[in-house]
This record gives sequence, C-alpha cells and structure tokens, in this order.
Amino acid sequence: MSKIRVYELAKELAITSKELIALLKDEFGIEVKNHMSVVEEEDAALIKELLADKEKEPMTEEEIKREKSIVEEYEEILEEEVVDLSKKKKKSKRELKAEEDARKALEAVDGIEIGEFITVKDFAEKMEKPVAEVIKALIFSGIMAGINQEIDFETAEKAAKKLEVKLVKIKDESSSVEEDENDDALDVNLQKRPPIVTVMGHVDHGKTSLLDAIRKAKVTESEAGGITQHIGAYTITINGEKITFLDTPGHEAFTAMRARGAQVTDIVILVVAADDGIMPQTIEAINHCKAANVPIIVAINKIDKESANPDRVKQELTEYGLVAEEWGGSTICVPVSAKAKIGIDDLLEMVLLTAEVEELKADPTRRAIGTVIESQLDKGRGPVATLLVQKGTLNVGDSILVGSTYGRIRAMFDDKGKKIKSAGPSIPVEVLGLSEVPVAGDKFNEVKDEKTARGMAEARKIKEKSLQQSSMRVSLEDLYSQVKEGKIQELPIIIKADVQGSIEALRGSLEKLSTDEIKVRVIHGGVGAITETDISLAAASNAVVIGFNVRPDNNAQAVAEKEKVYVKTYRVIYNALDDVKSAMIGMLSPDIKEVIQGRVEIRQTYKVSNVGTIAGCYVLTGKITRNSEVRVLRGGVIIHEGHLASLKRFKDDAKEVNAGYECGLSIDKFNDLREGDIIEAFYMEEIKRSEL
Ligand SMILES: Nc1nc2c(ncn2[C@@H]2O[C@H](COP(=O)(O)OP(=O)(O)OP(=O)(O)O)[C@@H](O)[C@H]2O)c(=O)[nH]1
Repeated sequence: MSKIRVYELAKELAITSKELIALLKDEFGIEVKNHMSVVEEEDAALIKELLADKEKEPMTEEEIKREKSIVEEYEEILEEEVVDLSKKKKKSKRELKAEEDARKALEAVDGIEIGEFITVKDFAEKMEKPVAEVIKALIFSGIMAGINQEIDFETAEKAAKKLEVKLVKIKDESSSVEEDENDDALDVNLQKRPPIVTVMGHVDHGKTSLLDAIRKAKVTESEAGGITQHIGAYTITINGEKITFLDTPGHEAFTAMRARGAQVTDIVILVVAADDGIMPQTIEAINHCKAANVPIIVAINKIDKESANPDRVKQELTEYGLVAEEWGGSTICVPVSAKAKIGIDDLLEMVLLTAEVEELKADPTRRAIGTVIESQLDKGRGPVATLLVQKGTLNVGDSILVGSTYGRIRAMFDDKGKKIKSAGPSIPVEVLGLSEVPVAGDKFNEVKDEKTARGMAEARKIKEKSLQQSSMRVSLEDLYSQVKEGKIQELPIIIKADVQGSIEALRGSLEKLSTDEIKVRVIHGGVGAITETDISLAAASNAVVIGFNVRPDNNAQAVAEKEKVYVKTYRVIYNALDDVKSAMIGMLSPDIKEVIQGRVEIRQTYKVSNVGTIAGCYVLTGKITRNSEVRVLRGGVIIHEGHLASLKRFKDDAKEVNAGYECGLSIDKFNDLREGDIIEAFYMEEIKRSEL
C-alpha cells in the first residue's frame, strides 16, 4: 500500500504539518511523530474527504478565531517591527554594512540554507529580514501564515523570491533516519491474524457441502453456542489457530467485491469433484484468482465415490498452470470428501500452512477498518451488516463511515449470534446502528465521532453522484489517450465466444498485438453468452469484454451499463483484431454505431407452408420495428443476423410493437426459430463527427 508523508499531505490540504498532526490525532486517533512520518494512502483519502466536506460548511467559530488570530499576530508583528527598526537604526552604519556584506557573500556562494521546514520566525531570522516583511511576502504568495507557523521549503522559496533572496535546501539529517523507522508508523503493533478463505468451484462440485462439513466439524465440538448463525462468514479454530471462511461460495461474490475495490480473501479453496474434473466454472475461478493474485489450495472432493480419479484432476490442473506439489509444482492438492468427512483436517492444516507462508499480519491496536460482507434491512432491527474487520479493533460505541452511509455501533454479534463488545482483525461481526443498508464490498472506517462520520458520508454521496455521470472505465475508443496519459500500460481483455476454437484464435492474435507501450493480455476466455460474472471480472480488473458470435444476456447488459464496462461484440475475428489494433494507435474512429432497440422472446412457433416459420412473441424490453435489423440468440449465442420479413399485431401488419405486447414475426430467409429464442432488434446509426 502506498503511503504519503505528513508534510506532503499537509501541503496538499493547504494546512500546516502541525495542524495535520493534531487533526490525525483528534479525528482519527492516529499518532504520528512529526512532519516526516507517513500516513497510509487510504487514511489520507479519508482526511481529504473530511476537509473537503468542512470546506463546504460555513466557518466554525474556532476557524474564524484562528483566522483572526493570524491577522492579529500579523498586526502585532508590524508594531514590533517598527520598534525593531528604530533599534536597528542605532547600529552604526559600518556594522550594518558588514552584516549586509556577510549576507550577500553567503548568498552569492550558494544561497541561504534552510531545511524542509522552518517557522516563519526562524526563516526571517535566517534571511535577516523583518518578520513583517516575510509575512507580507508570504501573503503575496497566497499563504496566510503566523509568526510561529511552520512553512515548507517550497513556500519559503516563493516568499524568498519576492524578497530577492536565494535559498538552498539542506537535508534534514534527523528526519532521514526517521524515514525508515516510520514506514510502518500506523501499523506499529503488527501481529499474526487469521487467514480469510473463500471456497470456489464448479456447480455441484461440493462447495456448500465442504463449507458445511468444516463448520460442523470445527465449530460445534469446541465452542459454546454451537450452531453458527448465517452472517456471511464464520470463524473456526483448529490446533488453537483461527481461520475465517466467507460463507458465500463461488466467485460471483468474490469478484463483485473486487469490482468495488475490496480484496478480502487471502486464500481460495478451489473445489474440484474427483469424478468430474475441471469444468468451465473451475477455469473461471482459476482465472479470477490469478487476476486477484490470491493463492489457491485445491480440494479434490468426492473421493469417496468409486468413479473418483484424483490423478486426472491433477493432470487437468497442469493445463492451467497449477502443478501439484507431489508432481514437483507448488500447488497444494488435498483429497477430501465433504460427504464422508475425509481429509477435512488435512485441508485446514494446509490453509494454516499457506497462511503462515503468506505472513498475514495486522495491527489490532489501531482504529478499525474493514469490509462489508453482507447487509440487509431487518424489519425490527433496522439496517444490519456483517463487517469483516481487517485492521484494528472494532468496539461497540465506535462511530464508523461505511461507503456512503455511517453509524454508531449499537450492538455487535459474532457468528454464533453471541453479543460481543469488540472484534479484532479477520473477525466477522454483525453490527446494528447504521443509518442505511450499506453495499457488500463497501469499506468501513472507524472515525472520531458520529458527526464526523455523517459529514463524510454525505460528502461521499455528493461525490458518487458526480462520478456516476463522468466516470468510464477503459474502452477501445479512449485506449490511446489513456496510454498516452500514462494511465494504463496493459489492456486486459475477456473473450466470450460461441466455440472454444475462436477463443484460442482470438487470444493468440490479440496478445501478439502487444507493444512496448501497452501489453494486451487475455485474462479470461469462455464459451457462451456474456454474463454478469464476466462483467464483474472486467470491472474488477479494468478489462474490456469482447464477444465473438455471442451477446450479453439481460443482466450482463444492465450491469455493464451500471459499472461502465466496455463490451463489444463481433461476428468476424478480423474485425475484432482490427479494432484493437486501431485503438492501440489511436485510429479507432467508428462512423457508425449499433443502437439496440429491444428484446423479444419467442413463445411459440408455427410452420406455414410457402411462408416459412412464424413466431408468436412477447416484447420483453424496448421495442421492435418493421425495419429493425434482428439477430436471433439462443443461450446468448448468435444463431442468425438479418432482416424481418413480417411484423404483425394479431392479423394486422404493424410498424412497431412495444415492450409488454405480443406480436407475430418472421425473418427473411431464416426458418430455424425455436421457442425460448431471443430476438434482439437493432439499427445502425451514423455518428456525427462532433460526437467522436
Ligand atoms: N459422494 C459425494 N457427494 C458429494 C460430496 N460433496 C458434495 N456431494 C454432493 O454433490 C452435490 C452438490 O453439492 P453442493 O455442496 O450443493 O455443491 P455446490 O458446489 O455447493 O453446488 P452449487 O451451490 O449448486 O454451486 C450434492 O448432492 C452433494 O450431496 C462428496 O464428498 N461425496
């Protein structure tokens, strides 16, 4: 995680380091030594938000007082200076001349030396200038500073320029020593924390059974209360060590969280049924883990079955870069049976081992931060959220900012439904007391008090609104400018196609387009329609989605629009390659674009001799018009593209039919229409140059 120094942040915020240090302590409970200490980027972001929010509020009495005191101080100094000047006059001319010469001589060599920070008073003394003059110069440079206030070198330099004095920056030796010491300034008390595990795998390979088996084997035997509540996560104890499991199996939740910027999982258990082997969702899960850089432990499940063939699973895994340890690789594979309760302890021990290698640590003494795992509105209790504490300790009574909502924790329960008062790193808790239901994947931060939390939550809401209107993730159209601006060096692509062969062909050709400036990388490829999961993965990895002979399903379309994920579909491989190539050199300038009008579902088909197949349909979304171009989709795959031959409402010809109405239609030179097919109606529109 990147960090920022206190003085850099203070400068950005246009306050002094001292003020920032006080703010960190009062508002966030973070103690830093001095201006050279470091603050974590996420804390810095919070402070910025806090101040941005304050800016909008009218000045508090305290702030008015502060402004006033600076002015008063300034006036006082002016008076002092008058006295000072009269004293100075008493010095002999020769003395004054000698002083002046000495200063000039010093300046002539290499300027006046000052460190990274200096108080206004010391600065004036060093330059042998009246303090009032220095303050005046500062004011002219846009800085309102009191006599005892610290300014940084760059500010001092601006003022010095006005006073025609040259400055030289000297390295502050004491601070350079602290640099290293302070790198972990916030996490001063790093301690081992339990690993957080997600279970993934193909449908029916036994994810839920495995989670149940682990929970039953490890929770009921040792802990009071026994049965776990479903709060979205639970913690077990094995050999005196804890492991936290996220209770929503599958990669959808995992990726949805990543799309929101939350990486919660430390280790993934990939469940593969020994009688079934690697299946499409297994591959998806592997790719999702790789994209998130999370270690995988493979649980080869259902080994109780006669048809189980663990070696075949290991063999298939090698094709995806996962080579089992016993075959000389580094992937831990544990044979298990969730049903017969075989190998569960071995699996858990391997999780602990992996956790140890990963050296998972957190500081339980700092203020808490973490992520929302689940949330809902409970009739009686109001908004309820399961939070996973990732750093620090969360206590009842703490005020927290959660995404764009906030609250003060009224009560807290553990995964056994027991009321608790505090929770440390990697521990999931259910909390009451939030003002609204937060979104899973939102981060939470403990802040000073409820008022601060509320103010920041409101500011975030406003910001979110303005962001929604402006933000767009990477797209082929603006790829070139994003590369030029240095925003991206890599173009991750997700390919969905109707057949495996097309994926491989596209993958190879696309990756070959990589240049020194931008690397093209296919992070996932799969057969079938573009789904919501593909869009989530794209959002999480800032990827574009390319469909070849397939279309997004309804959900995917909606999520893509919401998440602003760029999706483009092609029917000819060459066109896809050509677009990416043109995009990379900034030459992609589409002059026509496709506009989707609506989607129609086929409910019945009739064969009419001499006419062909007529379909009885229902318009699901938008509308279809007589001159729409249409594509027939079966399971998200494009079966045909062409024109309508007829469009009818009851017996009459219709010009257009809107959502919610039935219609009959036939397609020009195409009769293979089936019940359940979706017809997508669209037209091509010319883009005016001004829109490009
Ligand atoms: N024989 C045998 N059957 C198992 C084992 N583990 C799970 N099953 C069975 O496999 C089927 C699917 O198990 P689930 O746990 O529901 O699988 P899942 O991966 O959670 O499935 P989805 O939630 O649909 O993705 C169920 O009928 C289980 O009883 C096992 O170790 N041995």
